[in-house]
Amino acid sequence: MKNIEAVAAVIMQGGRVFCAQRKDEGETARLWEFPGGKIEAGETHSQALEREIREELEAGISVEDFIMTVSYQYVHFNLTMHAYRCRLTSGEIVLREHLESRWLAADELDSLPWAPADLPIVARAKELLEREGSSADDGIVTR
Ligand SMILES: Nc1nc2c([nH]c(=O)n2[C@H]2C[C@H](O)[C@@H](COP(=O)(O)OP(=O)(O)OP(=O)(O)O)O2)c(=O)[nH]1
Repeated sequence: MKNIEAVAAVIMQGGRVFCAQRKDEGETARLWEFPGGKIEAGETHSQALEREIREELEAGISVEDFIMTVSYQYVHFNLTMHAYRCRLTSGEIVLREHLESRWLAADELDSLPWAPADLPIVARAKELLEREGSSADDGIVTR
């Protein structure tokens, strides 16, 4: 069985989290995810995240806190995925690989058909958003 090690960016801003819909391919076709992808040889998790977000969204991010590592067995591969809380630092998001995207608040996250591996991360993202309150002003120029 193929093992895939990936990273995922939980990008939060203004009490919302960035959610993206995968292309119509494979086992995760059209399901929603946090953008990211496979770690390449020699990359740190942060480097992989920054590269993937640049490639997929044409945006710069800062990688902040580690959220969790999830493992999930799909039919054709085993996924190990490391999720990090991130912040946008530059760029307007341009979808280069995803079908659609949404910035959702905590109470909206359950409305999407998520890739099954993501469900524990979604639950944690919800807690983080709820804890901070939806009025949080954490615009991209702060810090
Ligand atoms: N990026 C990302 N991948 C996820 C998530 N949840 C989930 O099950 N996956 C799966 C789908 C992919 O098969 C795998 C690795 O992600 P990927 O985006 O590099 O996958 P891919 O096969 O499209 O990559 P590529 O080699 O075609 O560029 O992880 C998620 O939240 N983010």
